[in-house]
Amino acid sequence: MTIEGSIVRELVALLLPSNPIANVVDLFQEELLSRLQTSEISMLPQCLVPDERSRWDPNDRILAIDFGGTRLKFAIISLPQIVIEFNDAFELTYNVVDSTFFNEIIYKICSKLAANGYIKSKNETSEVTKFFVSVTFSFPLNSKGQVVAMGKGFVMTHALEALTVKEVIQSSFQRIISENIEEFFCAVKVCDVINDSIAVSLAGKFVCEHDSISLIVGTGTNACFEVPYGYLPPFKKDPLRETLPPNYIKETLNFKHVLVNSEIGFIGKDVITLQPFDIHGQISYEMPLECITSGKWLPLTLKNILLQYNLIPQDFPKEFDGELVCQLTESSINSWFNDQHYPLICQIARLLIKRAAFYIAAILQAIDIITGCKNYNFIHVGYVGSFLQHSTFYQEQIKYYSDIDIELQFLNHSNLLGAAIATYLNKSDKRL
Ligand SMILES: Nc1ncnc2c1ncn2[C@@H]1O[C@H](COP(=O)(O)OP(=O)(O)OP(=O)(O)O)[C@@H](O)[C@H]1O
Repeated sequence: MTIEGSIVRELVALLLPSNPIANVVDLFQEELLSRLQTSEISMLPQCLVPDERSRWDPNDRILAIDFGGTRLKFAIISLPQIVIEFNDAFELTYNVVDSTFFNEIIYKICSKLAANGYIKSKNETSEVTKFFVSVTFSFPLNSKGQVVAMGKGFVMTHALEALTVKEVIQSSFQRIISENIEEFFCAVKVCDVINDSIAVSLAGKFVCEHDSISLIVGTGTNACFEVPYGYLPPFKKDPLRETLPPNYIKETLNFKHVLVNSEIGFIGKDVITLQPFDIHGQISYEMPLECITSGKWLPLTLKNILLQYNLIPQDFPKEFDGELVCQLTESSINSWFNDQHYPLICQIARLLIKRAAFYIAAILQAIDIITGCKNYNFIHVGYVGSFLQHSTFYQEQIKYYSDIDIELQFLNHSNLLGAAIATYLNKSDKRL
């Protein structure tokens, strides 16, 4: 056997699961249920599953804002058609998160809306333009809606600590509008601040024809799904109950479903066998599923393997990211690697994606069982994340490994759409 052949054989044995997928699905299902009952940091219910489109009033417009990282996106969305009438984005250059940070963002958004005719000046109209504002905020918030940590290059200041994101954004709007009322003749009510996995889930529920599980495979791996309210332990029921209007009586609630942000990255401690090249610090043990499936960690594992077998030099100059892994799985143009090793390197990248796809197929089937196998013969998955979106091989392998049909649907603009949908669903409780 060639050296290449024996490396592949060794890696196949180390990487490809020997357990049949049905066993892994069972184990994942048990772990999901146990975390739902006991974990204080994952599987947290976020909101009731929406079921009433009838409340929607087509005359209302929503301004949706997506705070996801260094690029801020916003859109004017009309419902119930869920149409983006206008959208724009800009880079955030200021990274200290204080009131100036928010004021600058809000000023920029208002200016762009004014330049495009969505906000009128006092000269142009006698009627104040009203907006409901919804926000997707992809940084950790506590149950009160206060920022816990920022990360992604942002520096949080004490000014933020006692306030909720909703209060901070509302007061920025008030300040910017009152300082520029001639120019921005409008009134704004900040309604909902949700996180990105809930946004994806809400977008999935309204954009996809069938009920869906939502999945994120980008930098990280996450999913969101629904369970009956009655399944929740008291310590998860009570905080959610406090966020609901008083007309939700206990008996009605037990028939409702809730969206659970399931943080599936944590799953797999006793199921996934991590190899030394999978270890990127303690986080790998804490989040095994994320470690082997996400665009952040999988490329680093590939790098470790290539270094271990001396297929690249220690000082290899190219950064290992999701894009590179996807190119390797497709064996597209080789601009970085030794020609002789290239086919082997591509094969190793494919093995890593195959392992990732096996476990993603297993977790989706486990979630499908928990949520009641709604579609019987197939699972509909609304997903986001560049790592999965740009890898046809990853998508194909997920389908290949699943025992039942998996339909993957990319949800474009889901952070903006989901935020708008959250506000629409709660709108009967809000006044501008
Ligand atoms: N063209 C591409 N092909 C494959 N992977 C890509 C591509 N572009 C980016 N990625 C990978 O996708 C990941 C980023 O995903 P995404 O663009 O969804 O960002 P994100 O919002 O930061 O992710 P998350 O929602 O998990 O925080 C990175 O790991 C990156 O390496």
